[in-house]
Amino acid sequence: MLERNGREFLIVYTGPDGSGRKSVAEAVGHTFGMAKVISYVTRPARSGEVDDQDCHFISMEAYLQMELEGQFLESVEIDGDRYGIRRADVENSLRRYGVVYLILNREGAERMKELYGDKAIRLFVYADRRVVEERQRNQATDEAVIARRLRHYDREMAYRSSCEHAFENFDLGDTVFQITNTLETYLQRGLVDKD
Ligand SMILES: Nc1ncnc2c1ncn2[C@@H]1O[C@H](COP(=O)(O)OP(=O)(O)OP(=O)(O)O)[C@@H](O)[C@H]1O
Ligand SMILES: Nc1nc2c(ncn2[C@@H]2O[C@H](COP(=O)(O)O)[C@@H](O)[C@H]2O)c(=O)[nH]1
Repeated sequence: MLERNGREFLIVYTGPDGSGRKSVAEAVGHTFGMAKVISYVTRPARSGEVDDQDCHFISMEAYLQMELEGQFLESVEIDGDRYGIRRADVENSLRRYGVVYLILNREGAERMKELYGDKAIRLFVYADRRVVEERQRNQATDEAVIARRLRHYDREMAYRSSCEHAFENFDLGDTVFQITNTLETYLQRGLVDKD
């Protein structure tokens, strides 16, 4: 039987919006039984998003109060909305599960690296601009939202070389397979055989 050897990992998915980070992260997370750390956000929920499952959707007032109380490990502003990860959520999940995953923009990924060093593994998931645009359109994402997100595309893409690993998400099953194999090497190092 394999048990955790006291090692903790934060798997940070980053890359341009619409590249498929969430789809990949959920499939890989399911394979390993990893916990997701959910962000607090001030933007309204989009069609199909579920509160406390996709994000914790809160008012700007509630967000600023949490920030004042020092609850956020990292906090960013994107296009006028605020996004943050609560320190207690990361610490509790790490203590409980050992390995957690998050989906963050480049500032968030960078902050996690600064805070957690070798424990933070940044997985850069990308696709070309035309593909991410098309995927969001297929998802019936609002055109204004697509246009706003595409404005961040080049800046997010430039973060690729800073990440520990990068994956072009062309075929979803293939990307999930590659990431699963990559993570196995880290996770095996954090496990001890008790048999
Ligand atoms: N390899 C793929 N081939 C085709 N479609 C894909 C692939 N990966 C993901 N998708 C689809 O692309 C859309 C965007 O994927 P997803 O939401 O996972 O991306 P994301 O990077 O997390 O972006 P967002 O921030 O918009 O959620 C979804 O409709 C998803 O089903
Ligand atoms: N640094 C952080 N980035 C976050 C967080 N939650 C989500 N995100 C990233 O923001 C953009 C926009 O998100 P959207 O849900 O409005 O499309 C996207 O790249 C997310 O991955 C967070 O807590 N911190």
